[in-house]
Amino acid sequence: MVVLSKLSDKIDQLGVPKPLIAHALVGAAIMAWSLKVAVPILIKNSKQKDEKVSSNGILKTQVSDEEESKVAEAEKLLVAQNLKNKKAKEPGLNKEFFKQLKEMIKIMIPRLASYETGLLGVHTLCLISRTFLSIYVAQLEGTIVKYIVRKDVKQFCLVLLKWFGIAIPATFVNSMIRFLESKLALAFRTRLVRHAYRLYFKNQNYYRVSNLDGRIENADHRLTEDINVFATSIAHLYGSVTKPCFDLMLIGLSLMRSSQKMESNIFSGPLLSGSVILLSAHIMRVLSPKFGQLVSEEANRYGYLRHIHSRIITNAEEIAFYGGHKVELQQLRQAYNRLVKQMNNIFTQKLWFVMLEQFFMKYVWSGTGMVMVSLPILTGSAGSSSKPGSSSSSESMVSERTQYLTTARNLLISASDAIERLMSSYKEIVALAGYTSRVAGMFEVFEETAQGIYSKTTVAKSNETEGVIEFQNGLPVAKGRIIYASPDSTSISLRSVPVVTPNCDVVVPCLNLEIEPGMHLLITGPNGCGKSSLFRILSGLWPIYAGELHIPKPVEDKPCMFYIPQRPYMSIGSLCDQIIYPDSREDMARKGITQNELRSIMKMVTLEHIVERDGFDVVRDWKDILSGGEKQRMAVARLFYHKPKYALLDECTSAVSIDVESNMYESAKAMGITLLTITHRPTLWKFHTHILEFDGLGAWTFRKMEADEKQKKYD
Ligand SMILES: Nc1ncnc2c1ncn2[C@@H]1O[C@H](COP(=O)(O)OP(=O)(O)OP(=O)(O)O)[C@@H](O)[C@H]1O
Repeated sequence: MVVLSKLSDKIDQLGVPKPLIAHALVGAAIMAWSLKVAVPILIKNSKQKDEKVSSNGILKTQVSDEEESKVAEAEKLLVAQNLKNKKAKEPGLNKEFFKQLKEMIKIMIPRLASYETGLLGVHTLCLISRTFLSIYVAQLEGTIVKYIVRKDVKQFCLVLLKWFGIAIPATFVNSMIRFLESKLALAFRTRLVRHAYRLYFKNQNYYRVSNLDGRIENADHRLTEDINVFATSIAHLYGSVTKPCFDLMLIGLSLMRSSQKMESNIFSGPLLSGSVILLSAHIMRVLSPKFGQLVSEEANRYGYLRHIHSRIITNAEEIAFYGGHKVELQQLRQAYNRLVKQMNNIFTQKLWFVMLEQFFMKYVWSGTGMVMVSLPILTGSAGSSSKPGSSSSSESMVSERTQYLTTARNLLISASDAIERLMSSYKEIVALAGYTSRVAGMFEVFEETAQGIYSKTTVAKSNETEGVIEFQNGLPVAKGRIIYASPDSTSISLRSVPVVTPNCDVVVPCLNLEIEPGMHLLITGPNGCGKSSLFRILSGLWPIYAGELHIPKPVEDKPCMFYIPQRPYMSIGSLCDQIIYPDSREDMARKGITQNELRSIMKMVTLEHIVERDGFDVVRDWKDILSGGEKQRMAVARLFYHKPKYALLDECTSAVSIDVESNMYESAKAMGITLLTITHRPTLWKFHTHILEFDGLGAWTFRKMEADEKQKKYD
């Protein structure tokens, strides 16, 4: 301010008239706006010209466009918004938003008598008290000015003391409002997170969402960032909508009372300001950019960037071995550049919208406020009937008017502040629509995938799927059934079950199998013929589109099937936690398994040296500490711990030396575990009694293995 006033003095000294400067400023603003409109058009035109003139230029533009579209395509694949049969819903202030918000509120406030309602109640109380305090402070300031005009020192000091006194509760209430807002946001977030986690782990949804459905690109981002932003924004919005509403209501009443005191028409002011505000709000609403869509798109791009980062972290070793940093860096850069582009787009749109907003709020409304405040004095009859010449009464009238003006001015400042906050809340609501759509959309997808309803972009009806999969409304229907037989029945049977991938590619049109305990089955065939897919179907991960799958009902503490992949998963925890996974220590204690038994299991898989080295209870990053072969042996140790009826072994010993592998197979058979093995190693043939051979074209044979055949393969 000091600098500005000095500058103003300097201008006065130079003799430049101030109106001229004001005109120059307005001219500069208009020029800036014209540039904003004209420059993009000029750039576009010049780009088109460049493309025509320079062949080099054409190449560059095409290449960057291609790269851009490649990233956009990857993003789209990830986001998979443009589903074939489901029109993507654009987030915005529409019926869908209110429906979704209602659902979310039901999750955040499940009961009328809940912790969240209590918080909301106290928060509302604080907001109302803050409004009353603001009005009281405005009135006190009016009274202070009145006593200054009257030169009444005693009263002035008394009111000033009151003014200081009110500062203590006022500042406490302010701080309390912020505190309660944060508590509310956290409470909402906790409810949403609990609900989301419950859904995410329902019916193997964490697998289904990313493998069988294409609507949610990166669930981790939605489960963490989006829920957090949504909860924070809705808690903030509650305060930033209700407080200005209370402010406006109570300030309006207070202003009407003051006008009444001045004996003027109490309706003209509110009517005038109401119409100006409504009209300007309508203009701003019409001209407002679609912030909901913009924010949602920004979140998508941000999510994609995070997805690439997490891919690099997960596959760091492979990328380092390949020396693939150039490709990864380029992908990261492209993803970041697309995010920046979207953010810049939002900033630019905001620049012009904020300018328009400020014009209405700072100038049009202030002008209306001035008219509104002056109306009761200019048109009111208070004081006009006082006798001429009576100096004491005219002095008192002047001080009354000054008090009215000061109070009204303060109240108007608060009111305009309230309207400004309401207006900016509109933008927040539109942005909230974007977050609501992402969080509610995630819940919707979770609910559907848990029921086996999937949507993938690549799903299509074709000649190949004809007669194998049934389609309804363009979506495949999983008509097959999983039948859990009584625990006494120990066989697994597949009756006319097709092996179909989540993309609806039919790998094997019809498979019939009857596996009894002790029937050790070897599964072979070329790459991609559906061997692992069969395991996915047996484990219930992939939907069954036809036929029936009969499996024994799982009995508590003894799983029917136990799957071991080529790259076993190492959980967070100690060595003991790795062996007993997915059991917990409590489960282990309940089953009565001791550390000595774990030690002998480790001996069976020749990993006793790890027990000697690290003990059972030290928490380590086992994924990095153990070698490939050690991890596979650890997975077999898990199998020995759980002792299931059937073991689904998917090349799970490919990195284990042949002698250790043979010992492990012998031990498994001795434990009474029936083996279903996918392998390319001939050394394993001798441990099996039956063979299932896929030809890679959809056909298969299932037969008993001849004794000489086992030997022949071994040779
Ligand atoms: N999640 C998935 N989504 C779509 N298609 C898949 C998915 N997983 C596998 N497929 C496809 O299903 C087919 C069978 O795959 P599967 O993993 O069963 O092969 P496999 O016989 O085990 O091969 P390999 O010997 O190489 O392990 C392949 O064409 C593969 O591309």
